[in-house]
Formats: sequence, structure tokens, C-alpha cells
Amino acid sequence: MSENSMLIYHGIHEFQSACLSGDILLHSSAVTLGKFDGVHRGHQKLLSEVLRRQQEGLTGIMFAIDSGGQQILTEQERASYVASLGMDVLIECPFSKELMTMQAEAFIGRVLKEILHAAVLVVGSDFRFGYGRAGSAQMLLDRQKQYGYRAVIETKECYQGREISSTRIRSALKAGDMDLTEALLGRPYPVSGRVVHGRHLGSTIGFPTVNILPSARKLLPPDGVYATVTELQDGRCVPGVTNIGTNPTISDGNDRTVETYLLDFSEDLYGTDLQTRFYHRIRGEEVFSSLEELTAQMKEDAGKGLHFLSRRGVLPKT
Ligand SMILES: Cc1cc2nc3c(=O)[nH]c(=O)nc-3n(C[C@H](O)[C@H](O)[C@H](O)COP(=O)(O)O)c2cc1C
Ligand SMILES: Nc1ncnc2c1ncn2[C@@H]1O[C@H](COP(=O)(O)OP(=O)(O)O)[C@@H](O)[C@H]1O
Repeated sequence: MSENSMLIYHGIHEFQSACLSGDILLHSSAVTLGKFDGVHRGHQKLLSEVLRRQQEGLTGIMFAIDSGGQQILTEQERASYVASLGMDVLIECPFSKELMTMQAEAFIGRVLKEILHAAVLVVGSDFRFGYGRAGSAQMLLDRQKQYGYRAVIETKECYQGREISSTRIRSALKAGDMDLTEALLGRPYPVSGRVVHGRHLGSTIGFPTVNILPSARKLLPPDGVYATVTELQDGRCVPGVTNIGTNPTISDGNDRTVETYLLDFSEDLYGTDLQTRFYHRIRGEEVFSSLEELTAQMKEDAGKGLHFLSRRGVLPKT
């Protein structure tokens, strides 16, 4: 299967139906299991192992369990990233009652063997599964012979002497530390969405902005101004400065928007899909006493953003 032809299923039963109906021809698979929020550098280690087995002829499956709550990456962001790596199949599995109450042994026998046809299982050393979290990486090793698969247990990837985890990324994000977030993720933090109409005030003050309404579950860094690069729908990458917040200077609303002023750019982007990547926090969101003061500050932000992006060497080539 080529890049971007990844098949996505929602839940085990949808996957099983696709196998039964012949939508997917499954012989043997290499499966990685986990929550995979963020698909950070630790997760990427597991994915590389699956992709290596895929090269050897197994069907690569990422089995991602969603237990709800805020997300570092939305399903869509995660799916498009994992597809870009070349994974064959993504199963997005809600942490349903069925899964919650299934004994670890039954999960191996029914889900991993009967439904997924796992020949290789790839998990992190602290992976737990089954009712009461009774199943462990060690259990997967112990059952290899009985069920006829090979278990590959990966150690935790570290950064600056500490383990990389979704929890560590959440706290870096919460602190607005985009540089650390990027180091842990292995790529800059993305926010994706469709460009919607705002108040149309931006263009009248010389700073038009593309406005995105992020999904309610998407974790955002704190309100403020960031140096960013935005990938447009046609693949072009444009440097800019992005404000996250409620625009207190001109609005008393509570709607949180992600709005980007693209440097040296003047095209209409309404209705298109964008991905904005966050490199560095410049300042917090402030209330200004006039539009002139806000505009003067935005001009300074644009200069700082450009300076930061060029120093980091991430300015797209023109
Ligand atoms: C770089 C940048 C910095 C901004 N900083 C602030 C700010 O500190 N306080 C604020 O109230 N709004 C801020 N904004 C949001 C502006 O109020 C908003 O972009 C402008 O009013 C246009 O809104 P519109 O897109 O709805 O037309 C900022 C916007 C950008 C692009
Ligand atoms: N340099 C630019 N940066 C961002 N958007 C731009 C730029 N140039 C043109 N645009 C277009 O202008 C629109 C933003 O204008 P604006 O007056 O801020 O309206 P809105 O309030 O709907 O965001 C964007 O959706 C985009 O289509």
C-alpha cells in the first residue's frame, strides 16, 4: 500500500466486518497498541518497528485506544500524520465497555489473534491491557508460544535524561514551551482546521488573519502570540504570527480562536484547510486601549516572529 492509502476503522467490529466482507485482505499482521496521543518520539519508535515488518510483508496495524479527554492531536491530525509515515491500517478504538471489561487473556485470544491475526506485537515496556489493567508487556512475552506471535517490547525513548510521555508534552504545552514540545514530539506542535469568517476587522487594520476554530478536545498552548509556519491546502508553507485567545481588545466573547497573520501574503483562503505549526511563544494576549496600540504591537510581533523563524532556520524557501 502506498502513502496516504491508509485504511481507517472505528472500533474492532468495523475492522472485523471489513475483513469478513473482503474490503481488507488480512493474512498476518504486525500490530502496535496504545493510546498514541501525540504520536511523539517514543510512539514513533514503535511505529518504525511495525513499518519495518510491513516491508517484510505483514500488514501494519496501529491500534489506538481512545479513553476520552483532551487530545494533543485530534483524530484527523493523528491519522494524517500516521498515513504520511506509510502505515497500512489505523484502528481508532473507543475505550468501550466491551474493551474495559475484557479479560487480558481474552484480549490476546479474541482481539489480537482471531481478529487482528497478529504475528508480531510491538508495545512499550509499561503497556497494560485487559480488565483491571491485568495484562502487561511481560504477559505478552509469556504467551508468545501459546498464541504463535512474536512480542517486541520497546524501552522508553528519553529526552534530556527523562522519559518522553504524553503527560510531559501536555505540561510543556500548558507552560507554552513550544521548543520543548517540539523536541518531545519530534516535530512542531500542529493545529489544523478550516478557515472560517471572523469579524473582517483584520484586513481593515492591515493585518488580515486566517481564523481556525479548533475542536473542543484539542489541547492548546496558553493564550498568546506565537511564531508559526502554516501549511496551506496546496502544500505551500508560509511563515506568520498566530494569536490564540478571545481577542479581548475588540471582543467580549469567550470564543477561543487560532488566528494567523501570514507574512507577505495576500490570497483568499476562506474555506480551505490549513495546518499551523507552532515554534515559539512571543508573548501573552493583552488588552489594548486602542486599535492603534494593538496594530503597533502586531507589527512588532510580526518582526519578532520573522526573526525567530529565520534564526531557527525554518523559513520556507521561496
Ligand atoms: C500577531 C497577533 C497578535 C494579536 N494580539 C492580540 C492581543 O494581544 N490582544 C487582542 O485583544 N487581540 C490580539 N490579536 C487579535 C486581533 O484582535 C484580531 O486579529 C483582529 O482584531 C482581527 O480580528 P478578525 O480576524 O476577527 O477580523 C492579535 C492578532 C494577531 C494576528
Ligand atoms: N496575509 C494574510 N494573512 C492571513 N489572511 C490573509 C492574508 N491575506 C489575505 N488573507 C485572507 O483574508 C482573510 C482574513 O481577513 P480578515 O479581515 O482578518 O477577516 P476574518 O475576520 O474573516 O479573518 C483570510 O481568511 C484570508 O482569506
